Amino acid sequence: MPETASTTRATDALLPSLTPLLHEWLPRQRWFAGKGRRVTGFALDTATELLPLDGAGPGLLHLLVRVEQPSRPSGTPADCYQILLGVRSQLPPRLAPALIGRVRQGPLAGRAVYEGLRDPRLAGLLYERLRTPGRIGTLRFHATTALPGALSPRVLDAEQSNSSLVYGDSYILKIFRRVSPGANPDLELPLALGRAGCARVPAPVAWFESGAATLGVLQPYLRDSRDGWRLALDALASGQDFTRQALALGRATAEVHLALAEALPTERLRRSDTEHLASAMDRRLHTAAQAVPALLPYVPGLRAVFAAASGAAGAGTVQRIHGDLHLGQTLRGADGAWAVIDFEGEPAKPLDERRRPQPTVRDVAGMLRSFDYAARTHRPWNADWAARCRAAYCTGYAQVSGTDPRADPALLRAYETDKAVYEVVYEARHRPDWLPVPMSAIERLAASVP
Ligand SMILES: Nc1ncnc2c1ncn2[C@@H]1O[C@H](COP(=O)(O)OP(=O)(O)O)[C@@H](O)[C@H]1O
Ligand SMILES: O=P(O)(O)O[C@H]1O[C@H](CO)[C@@H](O[C@H]2O[C@H](CO)[C@@H](O)[C@H](O)[C@H]2O)[C@H](O)[C@H]1O
Repeated sequence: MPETASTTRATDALLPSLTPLLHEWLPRQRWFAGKGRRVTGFALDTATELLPLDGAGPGLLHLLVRVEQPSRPSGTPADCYQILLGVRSQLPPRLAPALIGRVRQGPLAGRAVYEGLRDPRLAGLLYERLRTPGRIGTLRFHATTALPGALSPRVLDAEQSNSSLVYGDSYILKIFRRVSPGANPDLELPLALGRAGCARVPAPVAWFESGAATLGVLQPYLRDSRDGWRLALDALASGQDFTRQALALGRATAEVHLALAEALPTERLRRSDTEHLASAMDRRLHTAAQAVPALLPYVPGLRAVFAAASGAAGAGTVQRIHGDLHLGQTLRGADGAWAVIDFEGEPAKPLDERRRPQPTVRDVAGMLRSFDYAARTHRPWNADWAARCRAAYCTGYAQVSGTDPRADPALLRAYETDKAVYEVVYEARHRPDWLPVPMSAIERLAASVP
């Protein structure tokens, strides 16, 4: 795909005309991370015409846009979002729900601007670009294998931090929404695991990037699978045991950890490092309590949990981990085998922090929290169900890794607490109705160290 002068047009004239539409639309998106902070403007990093805007048919405009929000924590750079805009003179009725607005002025005056990914023709074009690696404007497309043509696209309507398209039930393309310079772990880790022959993770077959930022990853779509969260809720609703699945999930997690430790560098963990980990948890708690004052009464108890872990582990290693492991990040195939997806880490954390080696117990703690979440969202609350799943998961993990996460209870509890604090902030921001779920864990954990 040759780079042509027409693929990236002078952008100065475009942004002012799109600004009123973005102002209205962007903060309402599920994946917009700056909710609750006033947006004062936008700055364009790149604009690329993936399909010309002045042709007879629809145009496709790829944007990387910086969002100006003066109330951001000081010293943090403005968030940059990936946006794909369809542009048409007439919007067919079937695309009406995708309309963002009509442009009032500038080079696109009078045209309808809409969510490009919702237009099968434009989503198909993106897949074609991935099939034929090369450059267009600042965008670079890569593929590891020959991909079949003409697969019909559909948008996945999941509650997501990003956006995904499924092509012909064969591949799934994840479009990262908030992008930062540096390899996204959701490309880096599955690629490394694929090369290491780990069958637990669908290996990327194509991706695209701009500068140092990963923008999207195409992977095989596991069509007959169901995610662990749905399966757990179904089991709870029908009073079924879930320990067999939890044990298998523990084994799968350990397999992924072992493969990551083989494929990527590991480091020794010293006593002083665990002190450092505990003080980092303290700092995160402090920031979280400022954002969600409901945490304030529990701060002394939670700090005691972190203090108990400080210096607890004398030895051990840190390595690359999943970073945001929960039941919704697991898929169980028709054959009963578990796969793990979404290695992006916690979306709110800076990329370099998410790419740092960490104790594997952090992922284990994430999954333990998830069993608690499932049991808490079910009525009546079934504490035994969660306790049995948590024990089975740790047993499965120990069977494969040779290390039982319960062997260092202070460290495991500290990571579980750290995760619950993260969840409080996540829920307050994205799903306030769910706040009582992590708050119940906060209450329990804050009282756990005498
Ligand atoms: N390889 C896959 N096969 C089948 N479904 C998938 C696959 N990858 C993701 N999904 C589905 O897409 C949803 C969102 O994917 P995920 O990577 O978790 O995105 P996000 O980072 O936006 O949360 C998942 O919950 C899962 O249902
Ligand atoms: O899947 P994402 O990468 O978008 O992760 C974020 O959203 C998750 C919710 O969708 C959130 O997970 C929390 O809720 C889950 C139930 O919906 C539960 O299973 C998890 O244990 C709980 O943490 C995740 O924390 C957040 O980063």
